[in-house]
Amino acid sequence: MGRSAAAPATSLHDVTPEQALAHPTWSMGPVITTNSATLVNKGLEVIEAHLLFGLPMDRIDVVVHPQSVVHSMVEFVDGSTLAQCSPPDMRLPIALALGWPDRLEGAASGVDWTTASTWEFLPLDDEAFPAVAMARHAGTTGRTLPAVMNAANEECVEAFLDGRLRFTAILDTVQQVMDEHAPPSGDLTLEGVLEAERWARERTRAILTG
Ligand SMILES: NC(=O)C1=CN([C@@H]2O[C@H](COP(=O)(O)OP(=O)(O)OC[C@H]3O[C@@H](n4cnc5c(N)ncnc54)[C@H](OP(=O)(O)O)[C@@H]3O)[C@@H](O)[C@H]2O)C=CC1
Ligand SMILES: CC(=O)[C@@H](O)[C@H](O)COP(=O)(O)O
Repeated sequence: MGRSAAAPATSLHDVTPEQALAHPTWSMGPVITTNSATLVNKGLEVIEAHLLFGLPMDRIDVVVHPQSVVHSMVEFVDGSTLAQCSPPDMRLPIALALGWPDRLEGAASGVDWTTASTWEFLPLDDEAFPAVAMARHAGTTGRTLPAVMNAANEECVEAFLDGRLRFTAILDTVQQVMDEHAPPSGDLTLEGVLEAERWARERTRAILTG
């Protein structure tokens, strides 16, 4: 998780696009990098875990780990934990996906266990970074709300990177759009989700242009 995750709330208002795009451990595209800085990326990953593994939201935790070596952990009923670790390098998950069920030799370097290092784990500051709580709400509510959250966020990230929106206003605006959204009744359809997506983008743009 990014460096900004440990920053005090009072400094977030002035975060610039340049600062948000300077992820300390991962080299990624501008949208996901900004989402890492706001923790929207972590929120989306919580929704992914909820849906992919069929886990209730209250059994998925987020911890801040500035070194990005542990990518996920699973705690078993007996209290033991398995962690998936590697230096931050997307070649590893990409190789795993391409080679599955085999592991491709030399896809990436492993952790250097001969060098002393420190791994930190910190609790998430939900007040300074509301994105994970918002995503939990969107994922629990389900229906069109996750699509609305994602679309509003993408519009806000674009505005932030263009210098039209403050860093902290990204999530304030996303929250406003989520609050205003009235999910359609009846069976959920692809057209219903796409319509909610369109509505969220238009509503966000209208808010941003005042
Ligand atoms: N990079 C990483 O380590 C990780 C990335 N991901 C996910 O992988 C995806 C890509 O990330 P990343 O490569 O870093 O992002 P980039 O911004 O570098 O690349 C995104 C690519 O998607 C293209 N694109 C965007 N919208 C459309 C569209 N509507 N139709 C066609 N192409 C489109 C862009 O085209 P153009 O350049 O023309 O705008 C660009 O080439 C994201 O969803 C991200 O969340 C997830 C985990 C890790
Ligand atoms: C590489 C990857 O999967 C990203 O999602 C990465 O985790 C982003 O960094 P953060 O964990 O800081 O959001």
